[in-house]
Amino acid sequence: AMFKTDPVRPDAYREFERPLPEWFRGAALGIFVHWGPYSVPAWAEPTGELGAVPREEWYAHNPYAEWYANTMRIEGSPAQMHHERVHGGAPYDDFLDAWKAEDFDADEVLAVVAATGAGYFIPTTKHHDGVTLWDAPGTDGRNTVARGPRQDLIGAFADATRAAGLRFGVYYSGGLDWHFSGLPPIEHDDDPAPDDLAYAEYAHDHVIDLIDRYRPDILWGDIRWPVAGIEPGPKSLAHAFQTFYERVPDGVVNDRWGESHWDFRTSEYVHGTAVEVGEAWENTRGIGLSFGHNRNETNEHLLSAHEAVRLLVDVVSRGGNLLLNIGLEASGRIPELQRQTLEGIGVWNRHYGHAVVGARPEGRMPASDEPWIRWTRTDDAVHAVVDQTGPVRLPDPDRVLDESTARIGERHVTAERVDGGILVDVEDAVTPVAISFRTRD
Ligand SMILES: CC(=O)NC[C@H]1N[C@@H](C)[C@@H](O)[C@@H](O)[C@@H]1O
Repeated sequence: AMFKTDPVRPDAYREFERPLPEWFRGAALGIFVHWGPYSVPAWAEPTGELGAVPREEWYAHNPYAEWYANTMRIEGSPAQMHHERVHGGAPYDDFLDAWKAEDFDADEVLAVVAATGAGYFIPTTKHHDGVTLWDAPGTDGRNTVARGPRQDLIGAFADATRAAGLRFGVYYSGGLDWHFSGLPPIEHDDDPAPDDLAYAEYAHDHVIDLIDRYRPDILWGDIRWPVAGIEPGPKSLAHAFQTFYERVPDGVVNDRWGESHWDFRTSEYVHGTAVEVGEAWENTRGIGLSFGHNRNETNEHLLSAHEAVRLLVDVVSRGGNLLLNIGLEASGRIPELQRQTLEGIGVWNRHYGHAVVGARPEGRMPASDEPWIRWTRTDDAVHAVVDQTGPVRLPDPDRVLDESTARIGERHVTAERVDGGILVDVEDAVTPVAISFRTRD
């Protein structure tokens, strides 16, 4: 199947196994950016969330606006009709030349990203359309240095990320490259993807170039790695991983590199049960239904700040990180609706980030949903995050050693054990509220 299976780890890749670095495990939140020629049309049907749309509808009505080059080629699709009507059926690469990034300022983007409290930032370097956001080897000018923005966007992002004090990762679409492969549009999950050696070596050289030039802390592969590249050889995936870990000893790679190796698992929109176990996993999604900017998305399609915070707390309470995506506009601006959600997350993290950054599961079953409660543990406290104010009764009092230490932020609050629970009077303008109980001084 084209999409990632549950990759097994061949012996040849066991040498790369290592403990997960604390900088990644404790980060809680990462910010993704999808940005490319597809950001010019910025058009998709807001069909629904991945996992909620029947597979047989998904490809012709793809809500992922970054899939425009595929969706527009599907006979009779609304995207194809839109492309004919609005863009006169022009070649997709016209969007690369129309993409000016005229308002792009990497430091401005990273200021918004850093203000969310995120620990890492990952831009797309090559998505499925094969256009690279740096002057990648073998692209013959089909990149953002030679055309369109006429800028090394990855270099700009890398510098701004480091200046903002965050870790830097690179997204690379290993499993799909519609330009290189020249295959017909994908309409089913198991349609073919490029697996030949020529493509595997081409992609290997891209990953090596990214490592050599930008020293990323995260290699975030997508779909999978071309099968011919899994085998031993001078330009094998194993050689790329070897190079990566030599240059970046505390670097991490995700689990979308085929049957090879991973440091952390990933789920996408859907909370995959096989993936979201232990503490080496990440859930990713757009703020809306799409990763690339989709001009058709309105408030109803986007996570509010409150919903995004509940997702963050839920994911951290179960051991994972949340990788939340921004779909930049072709100009380089953050869409206003997405910016509002990001700013709201930052407000919450400034109040209660101590309950999620560096936190791990509290060690018991996930808490209740009615009322909504999530527990986390940091090295000096357990935290009950509740989404209500006024008198709150926390069930499972045995999670708390000493209720007299209850705090909301810096403020001590009274908490008393009553009929099998702990009653806390919760007052705060910012919800959800983290009630912290010290476990040691
Ligand atoms: C599960 C999987 O392989 N998803 C591929 C999916 N990943 C997203 C982060 C976006 O880059 C999509 O465009 C991409 O198809």
